[in-house]
Amino acid sequence: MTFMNKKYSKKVARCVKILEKDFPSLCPGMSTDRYQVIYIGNIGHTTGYDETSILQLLHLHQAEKGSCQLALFPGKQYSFVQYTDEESANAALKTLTRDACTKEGLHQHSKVYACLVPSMPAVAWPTMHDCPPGLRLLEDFINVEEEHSLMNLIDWETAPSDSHLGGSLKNRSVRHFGYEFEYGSNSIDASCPLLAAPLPTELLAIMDRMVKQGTLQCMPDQITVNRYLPGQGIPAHTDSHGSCGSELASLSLGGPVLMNWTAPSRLLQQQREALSTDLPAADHDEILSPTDTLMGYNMLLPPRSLCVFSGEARYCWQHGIKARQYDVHHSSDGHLQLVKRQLRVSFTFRRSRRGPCDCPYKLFCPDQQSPPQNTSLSENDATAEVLEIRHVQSVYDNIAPHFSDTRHKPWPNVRQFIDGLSPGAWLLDVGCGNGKYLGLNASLLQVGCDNSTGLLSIAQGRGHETVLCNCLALPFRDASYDAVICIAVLHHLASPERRMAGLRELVRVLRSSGRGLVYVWALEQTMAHRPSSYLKQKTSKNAANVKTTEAAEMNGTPSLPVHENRTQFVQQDMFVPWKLKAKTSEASTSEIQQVYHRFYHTFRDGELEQMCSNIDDINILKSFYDEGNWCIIFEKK
Ligand SMILES: O=C(O)CCC(=O)C(=O)O
Ligand SMILES: [Fe+2]
Ligand SMILES: [Zn+2]
Repeated sequence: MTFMNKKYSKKVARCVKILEKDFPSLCPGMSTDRYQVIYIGNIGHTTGYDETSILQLLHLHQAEKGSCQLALFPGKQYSFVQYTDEESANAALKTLTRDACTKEGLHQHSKVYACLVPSMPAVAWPTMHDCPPGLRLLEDFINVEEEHSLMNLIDWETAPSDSHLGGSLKNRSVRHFGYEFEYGSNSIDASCPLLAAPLPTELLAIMDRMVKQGTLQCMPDQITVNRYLPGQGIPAHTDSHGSCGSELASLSLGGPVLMNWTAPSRLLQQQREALSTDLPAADHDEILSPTDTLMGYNMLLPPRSLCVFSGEARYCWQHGIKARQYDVHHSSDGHLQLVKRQLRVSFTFRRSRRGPCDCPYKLFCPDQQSPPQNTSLSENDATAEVLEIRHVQSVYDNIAPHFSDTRHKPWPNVRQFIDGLSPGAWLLDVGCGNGKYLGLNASLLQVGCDNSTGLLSIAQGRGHETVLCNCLALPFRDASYDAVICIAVLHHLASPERRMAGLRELVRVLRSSGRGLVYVWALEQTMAHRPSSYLKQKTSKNAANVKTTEAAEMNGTPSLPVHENRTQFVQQDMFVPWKLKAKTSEASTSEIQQVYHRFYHTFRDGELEQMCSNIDDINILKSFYDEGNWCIIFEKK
């Protein structure tokens, strides 16, 4: 027996021992053709795989066949996967199997040890999270015949005659009836009834049922139809307070999908207290990193179901569908289920309304907040944090590939700083994005960090060392780097205190005599009568030099003006739109663009220096203006 074989046998034996010890009744059989369950001895909760990656690994060979169930056990290194039939289970095992069956009945493939077992053991995981109040799912609201006829109601191949009636978005196709629903602001344009697209008569009976059964209080007068291909989704949003009524309903056809709800937990707690409801304290997953305050809830929407949003779920929570090929669903028996996406069509029913919203959720209501301040954002840290999550982190996640395509040229002054570092120096790039500054100087040891998984995975794909983290909590020891750069990051922090904390964090990880380079966007985009390159890229369409546009409607975050791209800034705190051009897909010629709002605080002349002067252990070596940015090079004392 070779060394490898010995090592392998040992591992197999250990996996079998664990199985026998934890599940004496599940001994792996030799004649296992009738088994539908695979035991995987070395992939589990403690081995660093997540639910999705395990399920995907196992699901590949029956990708078209529906679903399989995964059982993970807290603190264990193994897992079980149940298939719908013996054939699939055997095929799955074969895929995992490279070598012939060993005498223990275990198989090996790229260090995976697996075998068939007679049944799926029960799991005891902590219970599911609470459903947002006001959210209801009515299963089988329509029957199969109705589903079939509604599925065929819309001719998706023919582009609508007018873009107000719908078109293809980057992530899905839409059609509107009654009124247009505008996805930039998530609102109904009540001033513009769609005379060419009245509510389809085929839906009248179903809408009637909604009202007669008391599901909805008012007859809807607006319908949006969304069509999602596998892999498509809808960004998290709240349908606008002012333009839609207190109830929304979404009818699902086609494949099941996991809808995701999020809400800022602290603000929601405050809101609940303000309304002095007797609701129990929030018991939800923190879905993002530990510094985040968003909480989440997932619900699987089966075909023919009607999902009704009212109250808190309607006004305080955001809902969305992740753009992915598979959903991972926690079924009620504690197992995890991988659900392959199929074509899904949804009908969203809304009632239009006019005038400012008067909902009771004042902390979340854009129409019931104090008017936007023209100076700096509030010091309310929770608000700033939520703003950063929604209007920086999640925007970059959504636009990552597109954004990355526009960012390849390193700024010459940043390159010069990096080139000037001594060979062997440790460089940290805080907010590295797609990693365009990593690897410029091969003699350095360099690490990039960012809080956008989307951007970071691009940097990682380019072979850079990366860490996912928030720039306010860098996971590095004090004085561990010779140099840090932080390019175009601090202007995304939404309060003066947080910007200061971000700067202090850069200094903290820097060793004595180490150097830092910081770039932030300048309020002043014209220097010595010369417009910055940002202004120069101005297209002829927005020729006006100074312009404010409408305030973006926010949910749980303050309303801020939206900057018109390529124009002079008129105030420091604002949203800067990122327009994702929709691909003209299939036969459709009309396209709609998805607009994301990124939060920016542009810095005034002297502001960055002022911040540095608050930190005792640095000296400013150089302070300069570079193409619309304020920049500083400092040294730690
Ligand atoms: O597809 C869905 O069920 C939801 C669509 C939605 O949220 C919307 O159109 O506003
Ligand atoms: Fe919606
Ligand atoms: Zn409201």
